[in-house]
Amino acid sequence: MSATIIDGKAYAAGLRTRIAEAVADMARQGATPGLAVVIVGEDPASQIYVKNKARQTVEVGMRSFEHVLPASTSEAELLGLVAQLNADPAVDGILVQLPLPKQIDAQKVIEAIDPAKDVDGFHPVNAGKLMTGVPGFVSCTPLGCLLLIQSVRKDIAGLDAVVIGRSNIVGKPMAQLLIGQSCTVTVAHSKTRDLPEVCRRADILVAAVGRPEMVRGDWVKPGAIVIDVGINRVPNLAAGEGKTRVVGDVAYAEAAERASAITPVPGGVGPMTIACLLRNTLQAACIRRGLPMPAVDFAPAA
Ligand SMILES: Nc1nc2c(c(=O)[nH]1)N[C@@H](CN(C=O)c1ccc(C(=O)N[C@@H](CCC(=O)O)C(=O)O)cc1)CN2
Ligand SMILES: [Mg+2]
Repeated sequence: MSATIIDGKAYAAGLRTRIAEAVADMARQGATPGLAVVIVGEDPASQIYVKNKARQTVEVGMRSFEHVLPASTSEAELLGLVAQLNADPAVDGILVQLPLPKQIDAQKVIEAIDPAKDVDGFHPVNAGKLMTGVPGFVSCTPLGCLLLIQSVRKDIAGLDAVVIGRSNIVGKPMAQLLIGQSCTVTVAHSKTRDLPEVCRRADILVAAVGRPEMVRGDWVKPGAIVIDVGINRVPNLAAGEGKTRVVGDVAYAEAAERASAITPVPGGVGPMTIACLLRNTLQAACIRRGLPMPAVDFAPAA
């Protein structure tokens, strides 16, 4: 079987184009959405993600408010900034980049964000809304995964889905989204017995474990849709000493021989995370202004 490669980079670019059109419409009515992004410390990967978020925010026509705080920032200082952003009418969405330095309790910070501005969808109010089927903000990476799945198969009702990983920001919301689409969902994790056999039952397999190429080709049911959330930096021996490359949680070449569709790494789920952040910011801006949310989540599959 030759798998369809699900091009997340192209899908994300299309989503951003539709968001930019919607933002231009809003701007004509004098209502430009604003996103505040907060980074604490100097984690190199986080710095790149935040820079990309700020750049793409401006590219779609939104206002970007970037707050760069030193690694020594106290929890109280960060909570003070969040309170200020909660009260700022120009700010529709607030994102605090994770991970945070050790002295700061990330959960406390997440819970301090106004749920109406929680465009990451991490606040327990939004997690609870997702769980109970009430509209709210959905965590960006799982939302991106669902849009990519629907780009190859729109109606997934009744399919068996296996999500490997049970984190609050990917595994759990991914499972909830798939339940919302009437899939039969299994959440697997480090204590799951006979994981390869569990995976072989999956019509949709989502890998979010953070272990390079853990999911082997023979774990994949023939014809399955495989979504790889992993971003793992491993040595690139062919390129020379000290060089690295990025691989997912799935052994891509092996899995692609059995899957009907598969996301690559890089260029699959990753680009969707930031595009969905902009989508959620548009949603926040529309709700706060009493406007309808434009239909930007185009899913081309039949
Ligand atoms: N507050 C948040 N913190 C973090 C989130 C988040 O959604 N909200 N997610 C991740 C990091 N992240 C965005 O913040 C993110 C990760 C990866 C990508 C991406 O485009 N990846 C590329 C490959 C990148 C590489 O080569 O290293 C890809 O997959 O193509 C975008 C955003 C943790 N923190
Ligand atoms: Mg990717």
